[in-house]
Amino acid sequence: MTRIALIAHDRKKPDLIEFAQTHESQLREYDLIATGTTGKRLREETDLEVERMESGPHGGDLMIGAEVAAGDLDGVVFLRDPLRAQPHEPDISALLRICDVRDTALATNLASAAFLIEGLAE
Ligand SMILES: O=C(CO)COP(=O)(O)O
Repeated sequence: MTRIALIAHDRKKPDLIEFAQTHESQLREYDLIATGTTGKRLREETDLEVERMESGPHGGDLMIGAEVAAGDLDGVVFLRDPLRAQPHEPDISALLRICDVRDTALATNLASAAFLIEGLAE
């Protein structure tokens, strides 16, 4: 089954929740994982089943990166906050890097997120 990670920084979480609600029927076709707080909100605010990793600042990005490295993930939607520095910036960079190393589909804004989930359906 196609497996996708959903991640959003705090100020982008409302956008990700709305995206997930809008695309809920499509996302239901996928195996979903998320960082801790993002996953908690997705569970609370949608009917999607989401596997939760640790929270981003506590290693969640690295856990998702490990899945990418293992070839277990088909795509990553990561709505980063481009206007705020994050304490775990090295972890974020590591995740983005391993997506490029493994040529794994990566969307970091809403416009490309829609392409990603539609593209993986084909
Ligand atoms: O910090 C994050 C990604 O870098 C997201 O983590 P949370 O979903 O736990 O807030």
